[in-house]
Amino acid sequence: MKPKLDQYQYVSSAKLPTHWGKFYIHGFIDNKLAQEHVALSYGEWDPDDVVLIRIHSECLTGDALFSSRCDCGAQLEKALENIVQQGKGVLLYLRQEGRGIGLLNKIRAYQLQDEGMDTVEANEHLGFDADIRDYGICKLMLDKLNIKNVNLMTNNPKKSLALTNMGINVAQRTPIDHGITDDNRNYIRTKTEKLGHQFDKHLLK
Ligand SMILES: Nc1nc2c(ncn2[C@@H]2O[C@H](COP(=O)(O)OP(=O)(O)OP(=O)(O)O)[C@@H](O)[C@H]2O)c(=O)[nH]1
Ligand SMILES: [Zn+2]
Repeated sequence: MKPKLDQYQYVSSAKLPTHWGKFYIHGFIDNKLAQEHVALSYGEWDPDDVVLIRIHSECLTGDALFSSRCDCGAQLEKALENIVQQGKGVLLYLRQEGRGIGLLNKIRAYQLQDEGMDTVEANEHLGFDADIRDYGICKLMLDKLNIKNVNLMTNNPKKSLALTNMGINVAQRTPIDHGITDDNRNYIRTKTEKLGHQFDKHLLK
């Protein structure tokens, strides 16, 4: 009988110098969903340290194509900058484009939003729940990087809960409210009202 393949596997690591500093990139695979994910690490820590991390969900339009429909690109830059400023930290870059529905479905959802729906209504109109992301691979990533305690950069309580449920101690949360513009204020308001994101009310006025 063939040995059963683990769902999550570490693949390899390499140097990754960036605009902000010299990171390492670590590759992981989710064999069940056939998805490749990466973690970027910077600096060194002891296993009991609280390490600054961000779980960043892929957003091709925001991360790579400079879109201001969302806050993703600005958050990605700020997270890397914060990590380098702290002297250590990790960015888990998860390939969960469109909150898990994929790039082309996100573009379908954008079209519906251009016609008046909000981000949640558009997902539901397409037959998806509002957010179908799975954070399972984070446990292997953090174990591999020797991290048990984190300071999590996020406004999304679901990410903290997912980590807590897998045995990671979320010792602290750091809000990350960069990239709010007139192009995305309504989108962010909907995230706050319908998806539970924690944004300061004055930023949304
Ligand atoms: N389905 C869908 N996905 C979107 C839309 N806009 C952005 N996304 C995706 O949403 C994900 C980012 O999620 P957000 O809800 O912006 O933020 P978050 O990751 O939950 O929370 P933070 O940690 O606070 O940034 C990325 O995968 C984007 O591709 C949209 O209108 N519809
Ligand atoms: Zn985005």
